Amino acid sequence: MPESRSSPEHRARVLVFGAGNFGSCLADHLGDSAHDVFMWSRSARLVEHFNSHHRNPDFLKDHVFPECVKAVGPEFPPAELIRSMDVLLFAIPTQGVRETLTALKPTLNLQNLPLFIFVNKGIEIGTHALTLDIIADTCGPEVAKVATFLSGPSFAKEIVRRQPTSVSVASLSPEHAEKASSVFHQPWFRCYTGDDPIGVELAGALKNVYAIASGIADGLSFENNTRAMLITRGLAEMTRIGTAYGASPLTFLSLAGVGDLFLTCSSSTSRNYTVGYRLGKGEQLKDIVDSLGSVAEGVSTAKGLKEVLDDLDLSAPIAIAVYEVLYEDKDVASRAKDLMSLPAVQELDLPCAGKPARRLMKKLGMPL
Ligand SMILES: NC(=O)C1=CN([C@@H]2O[C@H](COP(=O)(O)OP(=O)(O)OC[C@H]3O[C@@H](n4cnc5c(N)ncnc54)[C@H](O)[C@@H]3O)[C@@H](O)[C@H]2O)C=CC1
Ligand SMILES: O=C(CO)COP(=O)(O)O
Repeated sequence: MPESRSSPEHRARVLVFGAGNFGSCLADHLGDSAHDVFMWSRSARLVEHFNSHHRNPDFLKDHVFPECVKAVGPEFPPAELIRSMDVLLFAIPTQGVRETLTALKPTLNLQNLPLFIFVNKGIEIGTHALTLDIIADTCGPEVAKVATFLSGPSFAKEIVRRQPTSVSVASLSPEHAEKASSVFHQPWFRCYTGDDPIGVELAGALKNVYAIASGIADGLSFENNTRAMLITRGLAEMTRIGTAYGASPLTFLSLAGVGDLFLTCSSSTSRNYTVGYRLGKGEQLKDIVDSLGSVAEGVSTAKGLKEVLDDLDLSAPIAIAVYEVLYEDKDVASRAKDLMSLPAVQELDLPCAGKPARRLMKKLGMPL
């Protein structure tokens, strides 16, 4: 079992945006690591209940949170509170990030920025933007260049039980990745730093689509060979797409890559896997999503990803099959059969960094 906590060198003031499963679990982890934690929720009921009972009435319901974690809201946090923070941690689904950062922008002092840490795993529908894109659009390239992405195999309900867990922490600024890592690092929670935020955030977003595929296969009663095939060929697709974005192919071998892909393709704790499993068993997508009670980012990411793939000359047949099952009402069993009937191809190939890489570098004001 993990040792007892180590006190951080610096007691940080942290504001967590989002009080769902992951926001609450990280608020708990940081509170237990002796930081001062504020967690913003849009629900007045949640804020009131949390501050009175130290429990979240909607997520991780059985868990008792440390008293140093306070809920704030439902209004957007006031500028004075935001300006008093060392760390802003964003744990809201990707489709809400633009709205949140747009509201945040007027409160920022660019001369004295806090650490910005993002844990969402998705692609924006419509714009098919990555979070790094959204940050550059809303808060400017100064913030995007120091933003840090924390991602990896980390189910919220296992973190609150202090199961030994490791994640990737990446930023274009190595200094900010180090600082973010030191805020989170504990004997039960190891952080590995890196300088490929595009790869880390894409890996986290894309693996959700393949977790849906793996769930579908299990729902159709396929066995272990099939899951291993989907994980491996899914990883090949993820690496190919990532490389087009200018990510390092090695990042897909990291905790954020194969680590999280393996976790969520092989566990019913994953919401994305569960969506796939229930589709494989014949349920309708709407009924599944309505009854999940929590976000499965792969559902929207499959749509954003289809828009990306339409734009690129890249082959990602598993991702396309998932999209067709989700959005074109294609029959799951026949799409699985079609995938197995594709022509045989060379196993490993990587395209060069392409159009998305050049567009993102330009937006960040970085050399192409
Ligand atoms: N649950 C987990 O184990 C992990 C989740 N993540 C990622 O973290 C992100 C959040 O996931 P969860 O907390 O699990 O989802 P959740 O569905 O449990 O909670 C999402 C929270 O965000 C709030 N929210 C939604 N849209 C919002 C908006 N526009 N503005 C403000 N708040 C908004 C919701 O009210 C809810 O409180 C997702 O991208 C997910 O992929 C990453 C690692 C692990
Ligand atoms: O990303 C996760 C764990 O690392 C959580 O996966 P789900 O969103 O599929 O539940």
